[in-house]
Amino acid sequence: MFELKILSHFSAAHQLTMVAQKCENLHGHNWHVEVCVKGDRLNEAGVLIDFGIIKKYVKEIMQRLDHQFLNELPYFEKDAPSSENLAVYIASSLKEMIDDPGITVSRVTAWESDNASATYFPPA
Ligand SMILES: Nc1nc2c(c(=O)[nH]1)N=C([C@H](O)[C@H](O)COP(=O)(O)OP(=O)(O)OP(=O)(O)O)CN2
Ligand SMILES: [Zn+2]
Repeated sequence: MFELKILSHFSAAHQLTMVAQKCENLHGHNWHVEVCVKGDRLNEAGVLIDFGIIKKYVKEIMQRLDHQFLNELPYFEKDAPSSENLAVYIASSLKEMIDDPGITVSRVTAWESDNASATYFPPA
């Protein structure tokens, strides 16, 4: 099994209710994102998939989130834009883009500060 990891980032604003009271105020984070994909087989070039392809997909997803008020995006109307749900959104979006049944998203970690992150492990 091989696992590739791509690092990316976006800046956005959000409000969270039902968490710490300070989070109900409009505020922002510079999220750092780790995206991992896995698979068993290397291609004829000796790679699982070109890093460039995954970077391109992840960049597209980051552009949807960057400098947005996340609560106003349709996806987060039902599920609050916590770091957990952001990780789910990024993993689900990437899954739809990967056009290779041998490659799956293994985990996505969203760091909202230097000392706090949430990781989502999509089901197999
Ligand atoms: N499980 C989660 N808990 C919290 C989330 C989250 O996404 N998942 N988010 C928040 C808020 O975004 C809040 O802005 C961050 O709160 P917190 O880490 O408590 O505060 P600071 O950034 O000020 O960090 P300090 O370490 O206290 O300086 C809250 N919880
Ligand atoms: Zn926050």
